[in-house]
Order: sequence, then C-alpha cells, then structure tokens
Amino acid sequence: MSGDYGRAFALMHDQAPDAWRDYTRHAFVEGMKDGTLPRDAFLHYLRQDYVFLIHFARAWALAVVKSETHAEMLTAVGTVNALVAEEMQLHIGICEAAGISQEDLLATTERPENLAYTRFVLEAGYSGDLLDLLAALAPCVMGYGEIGKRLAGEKTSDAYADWIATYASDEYQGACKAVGDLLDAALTRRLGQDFAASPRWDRLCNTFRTATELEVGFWQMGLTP
Ligand SMILES: Cc1ncc(CO)c(N)n1
Repeated sequence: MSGDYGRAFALMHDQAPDAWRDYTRHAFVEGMKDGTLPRDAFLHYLRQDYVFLIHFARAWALAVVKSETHAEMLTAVGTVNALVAEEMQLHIGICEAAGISQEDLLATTERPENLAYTRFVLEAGYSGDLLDLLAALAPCVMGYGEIGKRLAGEKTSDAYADWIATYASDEYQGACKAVGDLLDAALTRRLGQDFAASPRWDRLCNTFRTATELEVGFWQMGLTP
C-alpha cells in the first residue's frame, strides 16, 4: 500500500515500522472506520487540525523558500494551495454544519501535542535544507493518504464518510504521489541516486520517525477533548 508514494518514502517508513503502524492504525482511525469514534472527539480533533493546517501550510510555504528548482517550487506551491483551498475548506464546512463557526475555529486554543508537532516540522525546515523539511513533512501527507485509501475500502459506517472521501480522493492521492516524486527527486539531486547510502540518510530517517511519533500523539490528543 505504501509503495505507491515513491522509493524514499517506502525506505523511510520501513525504518520505522512500529511508529508507522501506531500512526496509521491508531484507535482514533479505527473509530472513524467503524463509526464508534465519539462525535465530540472528532469535532475537537477538527478544531485542532484547523490550527495544525495553518502551521502546516506555513511549513509548505517554507518548502517554496528552500526549493532550488522550478519543479520543486511547483510541487511545494501546489501543496500550499491544496491545503489552503481544499483541506481547510473541508474543516470549515464540517465544523459549520456542526455549529462551529470560522470565528470559533480561529479562537481554538492550541494543544501542546499540536504545537510540538508543527513547530518540530518548521524547525526542521528553518535549521536544515529542503531534505530535512521534506523528511518531517512526508509522514503527514502520506500517512493520511494511506489511512484515507484503506478506510475507503474497509469502512463499515458512513459517520465519517466525508473525512474519509477527502483523503481517499484522486486529488489527495495525486498530491501524495507528487510529494513522493518530489522527495525522490530532491534526494537524488542533492545526495545522488544512491541517497540511502549517504551519511545524511540516518538523520533524515530519524526526522521522519519523530514526525510519525508526533502524529501518534496528535491522534491520542484527539481522543481526549
Ligand atoms: C495532524 C495532521 N496530519 C496530517 C494531515 C494531512 O494533511 C492533517 N490534516 N493533520
């Protein structure tokens, strides 16, 4: 399933199999699959995720800054647009239908688990180059792609069908593939074809694993409104 998002992603996630499983098969995810996730927890998660997406879009904007080629800029800028124009719209729509206004969303107090994650990603980008930043961004993008695709096939309830459909959509899956290609090309450009043999590889994998662990923390936070 994970093989669809490029060579580097497959290698990185194979280096962190336990964290990856805890992330993509978290109780929160399984609760969306069978509809047993309490609505309260979901709306609390959505509010936090709205704040998350603001900082996540900033991190992708930093990827534009850290790009070296037009192709890199194109993917990064496309991702910024998808986040701001599509994914944040989903949150606004679902929350509005549940009686949470855009003003309420903006007034959300950021939980520490949320803050830790997005600032970790931004810091990877501020201190490092595009590779450090992409290693921190990849688990967010591809993890939701993998979860959406699996849940679309396995769901036994329509309670969270809108959420699942967003991440299973051709648009989102296409974005995951584009980011996978970007990661492969950026690594090859900077470290060579045999990028996994580079002295930088272990550190990049550590960044990937830490971001994956912070995703687990984010789901866990979602379960405790
Ligand atoms: C916490 C989190 N990770 C990844 C995504 C996917 O963009 C999201 N919306 N929220």
